[in-house]
Amino acid sequence: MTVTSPASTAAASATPATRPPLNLAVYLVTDSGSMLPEGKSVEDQVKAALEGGATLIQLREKSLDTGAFITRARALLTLCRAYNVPLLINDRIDVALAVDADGVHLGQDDMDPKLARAILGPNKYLGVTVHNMHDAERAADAGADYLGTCAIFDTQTKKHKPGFEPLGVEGVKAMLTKLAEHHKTRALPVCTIGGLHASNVGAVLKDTATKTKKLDGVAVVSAIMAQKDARAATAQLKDVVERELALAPVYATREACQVVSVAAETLRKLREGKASPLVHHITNFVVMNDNANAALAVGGSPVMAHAENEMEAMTGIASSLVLNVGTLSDTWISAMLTAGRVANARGIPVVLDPVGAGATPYRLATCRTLLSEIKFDIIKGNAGEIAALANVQGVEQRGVDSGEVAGGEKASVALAVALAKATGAVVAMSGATDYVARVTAEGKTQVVAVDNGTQWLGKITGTGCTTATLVGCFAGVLGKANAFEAAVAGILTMCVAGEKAVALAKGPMSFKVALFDEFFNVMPADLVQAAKVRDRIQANAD
Ligand SMILES: Nc1ncnc2c1ncn2[C@@H]1O[C@H](COP(=O)(O)OP(=O)(O)OP(=O)(O)O)[C@@H](O)[C@H]1O
Ligand SMILES: Cc1ncsc1CCO
Repeated sequence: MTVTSPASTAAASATPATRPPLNLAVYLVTDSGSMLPEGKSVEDQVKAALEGGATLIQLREKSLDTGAFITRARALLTLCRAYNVPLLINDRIDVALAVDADGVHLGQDDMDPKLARAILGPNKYLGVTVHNMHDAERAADAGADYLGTCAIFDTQTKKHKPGFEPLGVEGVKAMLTKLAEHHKTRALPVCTIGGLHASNVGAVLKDTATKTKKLDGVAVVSAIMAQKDARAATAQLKDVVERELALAPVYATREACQVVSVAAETLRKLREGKASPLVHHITNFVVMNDNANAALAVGGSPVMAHAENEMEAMTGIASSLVLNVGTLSDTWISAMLTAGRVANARGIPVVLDPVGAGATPYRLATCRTLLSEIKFDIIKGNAGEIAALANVQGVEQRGVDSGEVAGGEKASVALAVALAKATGAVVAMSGATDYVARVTAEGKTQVVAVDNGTQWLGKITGTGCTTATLVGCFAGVLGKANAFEAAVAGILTMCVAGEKAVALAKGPMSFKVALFDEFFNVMPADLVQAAKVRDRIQANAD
């Protein structure tokens, strides 16, 4: 834990050349009521909080006369300047402007944030308390710098309107999920408030975190203002908050992550027409047209051919082969076996999508036959499908859809690795996090996790099958030797296109249209910028 020391006490309240950084980690909202310990003033408590490491101060006065409010704001600003911590004023823009504070925080009953921004200008911080997505979008449109959720827990400190229910951990988590899904609010920092103290903030930060968005800090009142030793209370709070925020997933740096660079470079070749792999599919009736359009959109050349009589000729000229067991028939199985043998004989990479492998004995037996007769380079499936092929019990398979792997990341990684070991193929296992696993020629296990994607991808059928198509396109350019990179590239393209498409989605069908447009529009730089790829995943899982 670092305790910041005064940067400079000379000319302490002068406006700094650059405004102090906005950091919501330990955000003190003041209270001048009866909670203050005997003999302590608001100024004493704020000074102690700054010494203890508070990262942001909001002066909140509900009954002070304007003159006294301004006097107090001036005093706090002098303190805050000495620690390079911003001072915000609750509600009263006039007071903020009178003392040249760093900004304001508005509740939903305060001034319209757009008007506030117009008065404040672009260089002051604007924070807004939001109860729902409507408030959040309005705040984002107004140019808010951060959002505070309404109260997470009940508190004595603030009287709420009758009927107000605190959000609870699940409510905050749901709000973070929605904020992450909307392009306007995705990047805005968020804190929560209400009944928070050192013994519950760790759990709150952990339990509200979603895959795509987490809280950036906590706002407290009595946890600091009511404490006899406010400095120690703040330091303790900061310790917990920093520890929890540091536990956020660590993504490989863009430069260091070789697989992401390969994905971007290969996409560039496809985009520039320097590669246009012919991807031969034997795939299901549900996705056939979609898969062809997806391959075309990224720059591949799709062909759907199912007759055994033309396998020799068709697979023979393909750059890659995708076999998908989604809507099987005996004649298609024969064609798959022939196509697979041709591909193996000619060194053409082969991708298996074992759709619904665990759903019926017929599918499972077919997948087993294919695996014994054909050497697959990549197997792409959801967890239920991978578990069925790896002979692992306990992952539900409902038709073509999958349940989750019990046991979290460690169990997911173990599952993907088990199938990679058993088959020698690269295993790409889809889900909220996608895992790609392989065993290298030297016998080492390599796993990466891709944390991109959106739940919308689960709301239209066949995105898993379409991921196999994209993987097939990349494998057609990169060849068998780079099957691992091809699998990551296909997944990343699907997930990043999905993230971009969310902004235009009004429902599943508009999402689908936007997704296919994004297959066409997503650029190498988008993959590099958006990639949330963890490449030390094996170590983390052990
Ligand atoms: N909850 C989620 N959050 C983020 N991304 C997701 C989520 N669920 C699925 N995805 C993404 O959707 C894509 C398809 O994965 P999914 O597991 O839904 O495939 P599937 O079950 O084989 O689909 P289908 O059978 O419809 O073809 C993957 O790229 C995955 O990352
Ligand atoms: C819904 C469905 N049924 C067989 S294949 C398929 C497409 C998604 O896997």
